[in-house]
Amino acid sequence: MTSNADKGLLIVLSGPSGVGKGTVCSMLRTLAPELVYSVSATTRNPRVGETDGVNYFFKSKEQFRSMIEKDELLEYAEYVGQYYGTPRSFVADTIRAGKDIILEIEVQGAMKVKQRFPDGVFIFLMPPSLDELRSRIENRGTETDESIRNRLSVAVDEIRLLEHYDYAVVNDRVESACERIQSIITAEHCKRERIMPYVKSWMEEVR
Ligand SMILES: Nc1nc2c(ncn2[C@@H]2O[C@H](COP(=O)(O)OP(=O)(O)O)[C@@H](O)[C@H]2O)c(=O)[nH]1
Ligand SMILES: Nc1ncnc2c1ncn2[C@@H]1O[C@H](COP(=O)(O)OP(=O)(O)O)[C@@H](O)[C@H]1O
Repeated sequence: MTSNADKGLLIVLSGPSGVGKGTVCSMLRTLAPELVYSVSATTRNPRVGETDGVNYFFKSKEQFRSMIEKDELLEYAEYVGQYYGTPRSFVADTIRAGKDIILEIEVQGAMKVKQRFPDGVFIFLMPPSLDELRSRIENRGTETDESIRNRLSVAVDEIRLLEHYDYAVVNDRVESACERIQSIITAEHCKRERIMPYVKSWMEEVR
């Protein structure tokens, strides 16, 4: 029989555009190679250096709609005029296999996941300041001026939803942010150990 303690953690990482979600996840891949990452579907165009099936599954609007109709997405949301969604089966298979999975998704989608998976671990990555956020998006050099403006105005609304997350992690230094996320994951595993079947059987014996 399996219990929740045998399942992997479903970890949601959100944060405004340019805060460093991608950079932090990329360092975590090296520091914590056991973590699995969900690859989302999106209708936005690939950036230079992005690969289909690795960074995202790049889809047309029609293809994305068909995924919605076939109920293939665990959640989806519109962000700055484009659709983004999490393929359902990969997430379910990963947690069932006892592995921890990270979903790097925006706030509306995160809240939908929270309704379905209240046991998930919800982490919000914060910039050290709004000025720093602006310069990170600008310096990344991937967005038009209009896209930067849209992303920054959405950022303020996103930060308002911080209270719905379990943890806020400031991305001051990438290494420090990764360490904090790893500590959260370790702590969440310890929390779940309390409900492991062998602990229950010990309690029965003591009684
Ligand atoms: N709801 C939802 N949001 C996603 C998904 N995949 C990515 N996102 C979010 O969509 C937003 C835009 O992502 P992207 O276009 O890569 O821009 P970036 O955040 O500036 O790097 C970010 O907040 C991502 O976390 C998904 O499957 N579902
Ligand atoms: N801790 C940090 N300090 C300084 N620059 C950072 C830090 N984390 C990320 N960056 C830079 O900020 C920019 C945005 O990071 P990125 O990972 O693309 O953000 P996101 O995925 O949240 O949109 C990139 O140019 C990245 O190199």
